[in-house]
Amino acid sequence: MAEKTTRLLYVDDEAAYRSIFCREMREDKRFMVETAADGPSALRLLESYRADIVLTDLVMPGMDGITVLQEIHRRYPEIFVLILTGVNSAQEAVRAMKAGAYDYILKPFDAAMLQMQLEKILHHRLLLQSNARETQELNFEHLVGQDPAMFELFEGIRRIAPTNATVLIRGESGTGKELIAEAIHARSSRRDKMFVPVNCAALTESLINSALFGHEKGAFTGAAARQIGFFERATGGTIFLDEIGDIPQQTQVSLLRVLELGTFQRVGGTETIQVDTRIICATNKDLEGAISEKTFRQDLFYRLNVVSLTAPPLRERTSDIPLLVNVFLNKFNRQIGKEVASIDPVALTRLCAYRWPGNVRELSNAVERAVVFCPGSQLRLEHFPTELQKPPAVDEDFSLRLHTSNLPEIEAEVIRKVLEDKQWNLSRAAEVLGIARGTLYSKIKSYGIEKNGHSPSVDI
Ligand SMILES: Nc1ncnc2c1ncn2[C@@H]1O[C@H](COP(=O)(O)OP(=O)(O)OP(=O)(O)O)[C@@H](O)[C@H]1O
Repeated sequence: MAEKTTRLLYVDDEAAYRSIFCREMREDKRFMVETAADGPSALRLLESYRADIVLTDLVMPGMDGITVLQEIHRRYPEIFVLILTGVNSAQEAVRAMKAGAYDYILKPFDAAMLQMQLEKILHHRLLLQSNARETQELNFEHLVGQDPAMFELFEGIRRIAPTNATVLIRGESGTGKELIAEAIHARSSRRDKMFVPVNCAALTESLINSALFGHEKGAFTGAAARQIGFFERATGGTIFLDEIGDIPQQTQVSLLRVLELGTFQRVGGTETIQVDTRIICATNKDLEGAISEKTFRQDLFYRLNVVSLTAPPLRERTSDIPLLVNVFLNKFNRQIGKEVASIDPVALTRLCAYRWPGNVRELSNAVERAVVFCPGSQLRLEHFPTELQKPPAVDEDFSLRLHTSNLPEIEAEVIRKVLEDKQWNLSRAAEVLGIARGTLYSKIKSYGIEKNGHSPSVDI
């Protein structure tokens, strides 16, 4: 994936880890590897060896990993810093994330885990290169996100915004489709004109045509005066038709005409009005299914779907959850007049493992509720809605959580799952996990993992 060699710098006071790292990574020709035994020598080395990615241990004598991270970011903001940490320092790891670490890896690490993290960064860097200045920020207009899926989305918005193309935004409810539409408008030459959002599902069949296209005086009972519709209001600007899958057949025909001819008539009118309004629409429905059921016109679909963007569900970009929690925490502190400073790592872990059917909207509501209920300075699990307080089911979308398993609780879950898969055979489980059998045994003990309610003995 990388176009050139990526320079890594590994900082760890333990020589054994430095040599494992070199052994694992030097085989991979995409990387050049240097190591340092402490923070000050890492910083000195960076003066001549400009690393792309620094992986630093968290707990080190003298300068700790967070100070190394902060110092690197101060001097070289473009360097990605990954933190390596033992299982017992989850709280510190969360602090590192807040200080700007890209992510963190639990020690002992294995080659696959390192590879996965580094590939994520390589992908991220490629996208950054396309517009370094803008994408280094963690938000794009009002959209917050740092996951590669979000960077791809930002890139898509950046590309299509200056065109006049009709855009169809797809994605589950609460994934930010309206924010995407706003971002397209804000990045277009229409930005100084109106952005008019319309929730089509909220308009009754009898009202929708007049709401969109306006009506003439006397067009129907109660139409006492001529009224212009949303399309005319958005002249020169953008209309955002949300829940487009819900518009009635009659409106579909009128909309098709706007798209094909650029004209419409007000309800009860005869005058043909020319429109200069960009159309962006969104749906969380299966439009292809609606087409085969003949409730949505295929010709309209083709016209709307000139360019399509997809908003990824939150469960597929869990690395954005800590970032969004922070953004919402600040927002609701301000709105409610509170001073909640942080979130307990156990609660954050649970938030990262939850499936978020209502996506970012649900997360925002959950944080708002937690800020309201929080009496102190730290959000805890009990301040969140009850569905978040239940431990996540082990098998449900296990692979997804495995992908985002950085915190101890998820590590324990991974271990439990592998043990079950291997019928609690410690040697085989340790092999799969890529750790020594003794390490696995001590992790089982420290996490209190039990087989049928009993701690496993060494010879299971
Ligand atoms: N990436 C994001 N960053 C920050 N806030 C977000 C993001 N995505 C969504 N939100 C917030 O979540 C809420 C829901 O977003 P929005 O209304 O854009 O979603 P939607 O996909 O249009 O939902 P629906 O399909 O239900 O209309 C809003 O409060 C929005 O500000």
